[in-house]
Amino acid sequence: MPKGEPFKIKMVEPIRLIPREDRERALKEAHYNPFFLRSSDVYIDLLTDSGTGAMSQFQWSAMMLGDESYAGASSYYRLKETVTDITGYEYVIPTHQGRGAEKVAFSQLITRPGMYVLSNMFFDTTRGHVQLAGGRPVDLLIDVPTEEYHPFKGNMDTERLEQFIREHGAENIACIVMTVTNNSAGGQPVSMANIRETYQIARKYGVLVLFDVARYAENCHFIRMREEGYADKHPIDIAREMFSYGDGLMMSAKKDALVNIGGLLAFRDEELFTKVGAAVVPFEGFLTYGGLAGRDLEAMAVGLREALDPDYLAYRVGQVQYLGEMLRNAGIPIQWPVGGHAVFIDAAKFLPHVPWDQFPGHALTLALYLEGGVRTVEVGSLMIGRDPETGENVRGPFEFTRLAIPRRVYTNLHLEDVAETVINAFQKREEIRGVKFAREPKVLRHFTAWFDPA
Ligand SMILES: CC1=C(O)/C(=C\N=C(/Cc2ccccc2)C(=O)O)C(COP(=O)(O)O)=CN1
Repeated sequence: MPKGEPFKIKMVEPIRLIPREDRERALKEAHYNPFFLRSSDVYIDLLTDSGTGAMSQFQWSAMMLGDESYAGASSYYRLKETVTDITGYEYVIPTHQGRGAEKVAFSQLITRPGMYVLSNMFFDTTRGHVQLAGGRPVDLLIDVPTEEYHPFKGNMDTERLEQFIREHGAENIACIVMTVTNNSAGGQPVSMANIRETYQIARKYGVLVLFDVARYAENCHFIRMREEGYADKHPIDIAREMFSYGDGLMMSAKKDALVNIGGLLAFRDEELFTKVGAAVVPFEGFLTYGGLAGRDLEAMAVGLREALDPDYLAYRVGQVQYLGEMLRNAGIPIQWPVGGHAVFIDAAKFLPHVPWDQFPGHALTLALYLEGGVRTVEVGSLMIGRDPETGENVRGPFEFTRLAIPRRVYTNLHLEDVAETVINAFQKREEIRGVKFAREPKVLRHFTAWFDPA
């Protein structure tokens, strides 16, 4: 098996590490929030794997065929055919990105305030859109300690799921959202058995199951690698089985469709499509373009298939494991095993002297940028936000600093620079201080908050 990536590079974009004093100035000007850093001041950008991947020559050339008709574009039908082939869902609607799909879906499925939406774990924008639609998000993740091994840490706790439905009544539950892979739990995969069992429970009580499939191809890779009976299956066949255990999907195409912008809604039956589709025209645009250009639909149709290639998946997930192993071998506390798109550093263990409400996961993002120009993001109590009733900060189940690896962008030498940066910061960890708010927005505060050192 060759060690090299399954592609060669045809176009390059220069990057550089600016001097430390410039990094200190840049961070101050960014109000100590990595989201406000200029990309030109960042050496290696691990803020997100969303929309930051490289497209292939096949995607770029397909874009030349973009049909920019307002309605019924041929680009739409090429996308629809691909989505139906992979998922078995006949009814397909593009959206401008994942949260566009979320806003449309929850605005129609949450029919009265206070309805519950259950999930193995919501990503923050999905949680935000449930709340904005007047719903109550409930995470039902299985409970496995960060350092303990479990092949599918993203699984739904199906016992608690059935108990919740019996307790609160199916009529008070708008739907179940199965997030694959489970980003907020550390990019951790969900097993086919768990997906099947969740759907069986949902059918038993007549509750809808929608997938959140931002990283479904990576989930299929983990099923192929770790679950009995799937080693010889092609990822597309695993995907087809997975989608048979659901009623529809929302997708941020910016991940496992390998595009820089785009989202998807798709449903098995026409009634659900019509119900949710009612909100697409006012919120996103006509049903066959959903806020995207025809050329975007072309790139998405190609990217959806490329992301299911076994050699690509082995390389992509292998890169994340490579970084994880370097850090673990250096004694850095990380979530183990490593997920499919990022390494999650356990910042509570990295910085035990920083209280949870001074956001250690965020404090570490600042230290990593200062140390080596690496941009990362907090996934912890800062992201979770405040209790809508009490207004108090909610303490999350973990305090992570996420190092998300863009697809087909960085080489393993870049990841060795990242590992060196983390290890250097670890040696100086006593000097790292927590943060406090200088300005705190009401919703999804971590994107635009200003901070000061605590
Ligand atoms: C599982 C899942 C996601 O991970 C997701 C977006 N993730 C993102 C995008 C993001 C979010 C917060 C800070 C920085 C970047 C990620 O960095 O992880 C969305 C929304 O999709 P959207 O961004 O296209 O609207 C829906 N579901």
